[in-house]
Amino acid sequence: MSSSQTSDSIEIDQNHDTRYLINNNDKVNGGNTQTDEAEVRVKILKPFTLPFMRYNNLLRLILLIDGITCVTLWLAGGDSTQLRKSIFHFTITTSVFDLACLALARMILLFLLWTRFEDTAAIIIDHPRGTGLLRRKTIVLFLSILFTLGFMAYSMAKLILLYLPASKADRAAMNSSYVGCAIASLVFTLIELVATLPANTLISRVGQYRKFNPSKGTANLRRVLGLAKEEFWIILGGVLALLVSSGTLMIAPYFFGQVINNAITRNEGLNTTVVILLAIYVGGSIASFFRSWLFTLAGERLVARIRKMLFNAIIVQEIGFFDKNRTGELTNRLSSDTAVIQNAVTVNISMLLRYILQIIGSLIVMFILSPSVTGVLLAVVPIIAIMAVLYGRKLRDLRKKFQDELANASNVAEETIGNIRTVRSFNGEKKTMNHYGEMIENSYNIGRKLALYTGLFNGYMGIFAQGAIVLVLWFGAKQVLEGHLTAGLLTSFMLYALNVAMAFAFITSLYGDFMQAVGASVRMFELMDRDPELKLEGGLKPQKFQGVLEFKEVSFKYPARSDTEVLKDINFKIKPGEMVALVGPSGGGKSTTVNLIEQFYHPNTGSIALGDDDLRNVDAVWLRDNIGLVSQEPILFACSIYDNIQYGCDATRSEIEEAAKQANAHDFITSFSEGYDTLVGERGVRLSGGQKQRVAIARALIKNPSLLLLDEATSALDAESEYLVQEAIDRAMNGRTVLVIAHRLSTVRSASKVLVIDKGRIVEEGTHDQLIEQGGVYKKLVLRQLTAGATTNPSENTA
Ligand SMILES: Nc1ncnc2c1ncn2[C@@H]1O[C@H](COP(=O)(O)OP(=O)(O)OP(=O)(O)O)[C@@H](O)[C@H]1O
Repeated sequence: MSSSQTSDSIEIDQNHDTRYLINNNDKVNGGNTQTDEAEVRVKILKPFTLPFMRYNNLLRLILLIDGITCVTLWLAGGDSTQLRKSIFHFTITTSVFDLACLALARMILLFLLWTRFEDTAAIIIDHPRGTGLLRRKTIVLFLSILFTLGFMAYSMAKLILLYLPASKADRAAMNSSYVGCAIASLVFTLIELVATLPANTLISRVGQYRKFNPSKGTANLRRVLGLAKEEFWIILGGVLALLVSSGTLMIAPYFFGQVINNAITRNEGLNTTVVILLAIYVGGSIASFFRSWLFTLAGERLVARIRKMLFNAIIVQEIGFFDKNRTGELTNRLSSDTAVIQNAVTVNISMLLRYILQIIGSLIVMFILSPSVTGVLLAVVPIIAIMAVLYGRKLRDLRKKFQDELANASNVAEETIGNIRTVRSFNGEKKTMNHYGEMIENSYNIGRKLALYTGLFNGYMGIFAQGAIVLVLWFGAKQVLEGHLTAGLLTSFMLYALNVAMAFAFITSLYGDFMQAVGASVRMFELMDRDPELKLEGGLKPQKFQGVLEFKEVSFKYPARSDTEVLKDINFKIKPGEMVALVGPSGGGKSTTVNLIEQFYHPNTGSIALGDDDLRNVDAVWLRDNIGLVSQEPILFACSIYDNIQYGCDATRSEIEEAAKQANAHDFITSFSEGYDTLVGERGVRLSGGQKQRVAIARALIKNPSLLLLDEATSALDAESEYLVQEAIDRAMNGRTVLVIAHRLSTVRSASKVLVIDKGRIVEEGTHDQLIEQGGVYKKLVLRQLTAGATTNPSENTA
């Protein structure tokens, strides 16, 4: 695991499920018991941030200085010829090339071991009883000490070898920087050994200085890349094409230099060299076509797949989840976050590989052409690299904030445009313009900072990269003057140097993109990994929907408002074929009762039974197949009337028409020129209220439900529509078990039982006549309706 990943996320035991729940935040904010239980079920990867100033980073700094010092001392040991000799005619007593290589190996190896050590120490804090963690920590520490001791022993032996066998004359001839390299190697390994010994105490203190950062989850680059497994072969094809195109980039400058050399020396081979150069460029372009095509293709496939996966993961979440998360935010995850990831996993990877190959290949060729000039160029790399890493982190944080602000703004836009009629009727345009403007202003402010940092970084990179090029040019020109290099070779060298510089610049910008992708994937994986608290499928599927539906001591709080009990100790029964009416003041809990029967939520205490079965144990899909729901303000989908009715279940045209006839909808549908194929517009805006309701009734009836849940319309319809809707409802209720949230006196009168719900409790229960006789809340409701002279809506009158 890389250091950046370490600070992003601390991974738990690899053998276990390491999923991070989106409702982890609930716990931090004092969540409810359901959430806590869910958290116990799933091992949570806690997101923490470690401070920059910590022991492990001090160790890393020592390693960096060690590597740079040893390599520089080796490079400083002579001119190009000597350096080449020290590599290609290596003898252990006269060359320190081995020490330079070992310093680099040490840098990488100890870096990885210490990082692993810190990770394990952090995991132990969260999982003190985690199996094998202590052993892992001890092994890693032991290996660190062992390797450091090995490096130290080698450095000491090397120092002795450099000194002992050499004669006085040899010793005098040997460059003092070689001895310096051996001494530096010994001193640094000693420092590293001393620093490793207290590591157990000092690194293990991560728990004291880490900070909880709820916005960080389990995503890391490895997991993001893992998404592209299915595109492996396409990506492999792309990589092969990439190797070819990068190879041509690598050899082209050499032939470029040869052309110049041939021109200067008036060599006959000029034409042949030019043809070779042309062939290289053409070959490179063809390979580039395949590279670009295959990587883009892989990206498109991947994004299509993850969008489907993500949508599937979102759509099966329980209703409580949608109460807590805004639509705009979720759709943003589907569109923009997945696009960011698509780029990172394919195009960015291709570019990263390309530039890495470009850098490595160019450096190797440069090294062969002139090791000393290459050394001069490399001296600048650490300065650029450190700055690039710092910049990358800043950029990642800023981009994440930027995305969040943008998501907020899209939320406002979506809400406003979706409800434009309400906005218009309240003259809310100015208000929403200002509101949206403010949101965009917030994102702009972060964008401004982004622009400044990008500018500063580019300036900084420009100064150092171009400075390095000038330095190399100066050094190379001197070599040409001294006769160590030809002008053609220097030209090739400079082209390679430009290749390296360009590739470096691109890689640093890619780093920011990767970090942005990791940020986006955190949110995406949170959704993908989330286990719905209420399973969509699974459970009992009784042969028939039969038996008494009974609420037993049911109490309920909405997950989004867990401090308010909406239903309290509700008890009632609905027998098969019975029609029960729910009445009561607005906000009393009538719709909530219906929501619980639909299994949108589970009761917090008590239970709902169907016959002998607890609804919790019944397959929710089977249950909803047997229930028809007509809500107060029915929502239709933006498709044809035919498709809207068929949404209830697959049915033939004649069945659909039959359902429409029963719902009193057939006549108005056939009066449209396009009949059943008439498009209803978003949420059914192109139909009147009464028409929408009748289509919704047909949609419910097509299922031939055993239980009908009806929420009577409170919105006033004209007398004709009212009559048609009511007649449809009365027909739909015939011969079925019905629970109706009643707003009309005639419905209540015909009910076998009336339940009066007020402030979450059933305050009265009985037939209309019995309740009138009791003279309680129900009588007041009815009287108010009568005195108001209304015929439709007792709940509105009592609100
Ligand atoms: N999704 C939700 N999240 C949080 N609280 C909710 C949610 N839905 C409803 N409530 C709250 O639950 C209480 C009961 O609401 P419910 O919709 O059941 O009332 P109702 O009796 O059907 O009212 P009305 O006749 O006005 O439709 C109200 O206080 C309401 O604010």
